[in-house]
Amino acid sequence: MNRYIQVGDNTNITEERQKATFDTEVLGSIIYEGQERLNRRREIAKYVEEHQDLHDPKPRAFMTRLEAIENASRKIIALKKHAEQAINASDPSENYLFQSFVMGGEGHPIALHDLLTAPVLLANCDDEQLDLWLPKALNYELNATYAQTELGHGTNLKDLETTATYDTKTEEFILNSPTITSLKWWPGNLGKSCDHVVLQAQLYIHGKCYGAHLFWVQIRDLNTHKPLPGITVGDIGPKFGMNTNDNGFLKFDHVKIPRRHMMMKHAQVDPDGTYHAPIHAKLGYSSMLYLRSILLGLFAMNLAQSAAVAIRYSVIRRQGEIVPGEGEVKILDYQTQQHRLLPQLARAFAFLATGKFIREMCFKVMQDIRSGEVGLLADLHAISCGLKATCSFQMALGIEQCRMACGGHGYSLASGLPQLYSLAVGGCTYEGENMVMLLQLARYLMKVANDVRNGGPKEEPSEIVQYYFRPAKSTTCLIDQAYDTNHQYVLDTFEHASKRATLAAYDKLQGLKQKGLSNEQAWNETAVELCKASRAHCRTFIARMFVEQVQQIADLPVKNVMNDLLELYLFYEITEAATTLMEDGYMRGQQLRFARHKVYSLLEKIRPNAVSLVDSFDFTDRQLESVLGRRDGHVYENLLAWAQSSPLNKDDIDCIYSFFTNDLGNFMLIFYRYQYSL
Ligand SMILES: CCCCCCCC/C=C\C/C=C/C(=O)SCCNC(=O)CCNC(=O)[C@H](O)C(C)(C)COP(=O)(O)OP(=O)(O)OC[C@H]1O[C@@H](n2cnc3c(N)ncnc32)[C@H](O)[C@@H]1OP(=O)(O)O
Ligand SMILES: Cc1cc2nc3c(=O)[nH]c(=O)nc-3n(C[C@H](O)[C@H](O)[C@H](O)COP(=O)(O)OP(=O)(O)OC[C@H]3O[C@@H](n4cnc5c(N)ncnc54)[C@H](O)[C@@H]3O)c2cc1C
Repeated sequence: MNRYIQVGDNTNITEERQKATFDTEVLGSIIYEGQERLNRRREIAKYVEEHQDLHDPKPRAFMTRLEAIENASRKIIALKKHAEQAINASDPSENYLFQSFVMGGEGHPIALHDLLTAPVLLANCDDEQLDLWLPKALNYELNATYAQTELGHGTNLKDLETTATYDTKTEEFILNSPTITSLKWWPGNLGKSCDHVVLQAQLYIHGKCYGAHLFWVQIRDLNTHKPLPGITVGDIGPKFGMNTNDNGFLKFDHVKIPRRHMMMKHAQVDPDGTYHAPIHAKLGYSSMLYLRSILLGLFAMNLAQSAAVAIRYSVIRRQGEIVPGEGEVKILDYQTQQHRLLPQLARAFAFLATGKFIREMCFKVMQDIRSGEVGLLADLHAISCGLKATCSFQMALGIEQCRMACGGHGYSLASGLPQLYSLAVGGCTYEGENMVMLLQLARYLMKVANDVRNGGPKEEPSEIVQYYFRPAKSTTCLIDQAYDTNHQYVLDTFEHASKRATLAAYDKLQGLKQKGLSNEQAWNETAVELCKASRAHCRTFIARMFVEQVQQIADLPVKNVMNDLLELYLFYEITEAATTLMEDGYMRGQQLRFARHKVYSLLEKIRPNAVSLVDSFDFTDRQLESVLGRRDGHVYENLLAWAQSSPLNKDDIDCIYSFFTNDLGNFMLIFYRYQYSL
């Protein structure tokens, strides 16, 4: 049963909804982790609909960057005024939801503050510092960002150049940007909006460098908003996307801050300059760990949004005939269209299940760190790096695939898809460039491989990598066994591919070292294989998360349709991994053909439920910002209305005519007349 059937909707979409074999409401409550949350989501969306000051005055596609930033600033202020009434403002998930309905994902002047300041302070400040700074941060008495990346270094944090030199005489740190490459570059909202930064800078005491540490630094006057003495700050200019965010640059010229402005939960500097090291060297990187972990859920939603737009549009758009004479078909009836779109939807569900697991693991690790326990930190760091890279890459490709699947109209900003792509693809870069992230996971996997090759683990391995130590149940792939109803043989196949890729990379690495290459040279010469191993491990992990999620579904009709999507995900991934699986003879051609046919038959099976599956996400039209993805399916008349709202259509003045009215225009007119004898 699809609950979104409305009188007045385009009949092409209504007839799709009537075909649903499951209750969209039940699936919606699984997606949003409970009926209560789904209901709250709707209440908040309704509140936003009812308050015009929370809306954009015109489509954002028609705004200049400056207009868009001013509009975002106006809306975020209005949003904060409404917050008390609209949501439970002390609940971060309600805050996030309210903001995403009103602001979208393009950014706004306090985006980074809302996202990171409280978690970073909580993770890195001692109690006294928290008492001083956290209430102000939570009350918006200040607006902070996370300033780590520099013009010269984003990935390699060991070589950050901003210095914080301790002066025992004054008990202050002196912050300095000694070179052009040491300027902070990229932090969100640094350009125009924020007045404080969480700063990563190299700590120097008595001439010795102790590595990057976090500092709490005021950069602008709270009354005048002017930069404080010694500080140069500004916006870095327009970007590929996220243009309502004022990503900025920052330079320090011997700026002094008190000793207690170093965040001292994990490492401390005494007044006399004595340094106390943290219990784990990388605790200062915890904000990255946190963001990488929560991003997976966002990636899932971005992909689901693009699938919702493209699938809805694909049942409105009719083009060509499949059976000559029977009339034009909905483009979703083409197998190629299904093959482009439905795997994206399946991946969105797979990422959602994975994101939930990692988010919960991250909260546990953060809790452990607060009580001085770091046992799971390395495991979470490794898997969250790998998943951030794998999911952001597949999400970005998937959104682009959805956009192209909408043909010409997908190229128009009216579809909302170019904006979604340019926003989402940033996820391949921020919070760690994807290749670098895959290589971080590979470091961890190489330790696992070392244990595998040398008689087993020295201690109980994390659940995430236990399969490396389990003997294989079969030396050949069994995916074509009809009785694999719990998908164990498919999971075995993914595990085989991971083990093989990981051990192959390990063996190559060892071989190169034995030939006399240094660790670092051997690593670089194995890097492509190392990344393959990380991707394979992530695929295994995501598949297991998705299988486990579907196994837990109680409602039979929902379980059935989700099982179809799960199988589509699994067999699609098998076809993607075919080269690796066939290389060592584990999988045969016959099994690859089986996997392909499974994909084709699943596409056909899922096709009637496609619109209802995306409806279950309960996206509002305001959220999708897409004429093509409108819930009511009235695409064409609204495309015309959208085009007519273009400022270019405001009057009938010809731009070329106005160009001809100036001197250069007169010259050009004479030139053309001469050239073409007009
Ligand atoms: C719902 C949410 C809505 C979200 C909306 C999103 C919009 C937000 C948009 C943008 C925000 C963006 C913010 C940013 O981008 S902030 C900047 C992020 N920068 C990075 O991610 C930099 C990437 N680089 C690194 O992380 C590191 O430099 C490194 C890990 C690549 C290497 O670090 P380095 O200190 O040089 O490491 P070493 O080689 O000395 O040691 C590696 C060693 O350390 C371990 N390790 C590294 N990091 C961690 C960690 N965080 N936790 C635990 N352990 C860590 C690593 O595993 C190695 O261990 P070893 O193998 O045992 O030696
Ligand atoms: C939209 C957006 C928002 C951002 N917001 C913030 C923010 O709020 N705060 C902040 O501090 N930063 C922010 N950043 C910066 C971001 O974190 C960095 O850009 C990112 O970590 C990548 O670093 P880089 O730019 O130095 O890339 P580089 O490291 O220069 O990457 C360039 C290429 O070199 C390769 N490469 C680099 N090192 C290695 C290696 N060791 N092995 C193999 N290949 C390597 C990469 O794979 C890549 O192909 C933001 C960036 C973007 C795009």
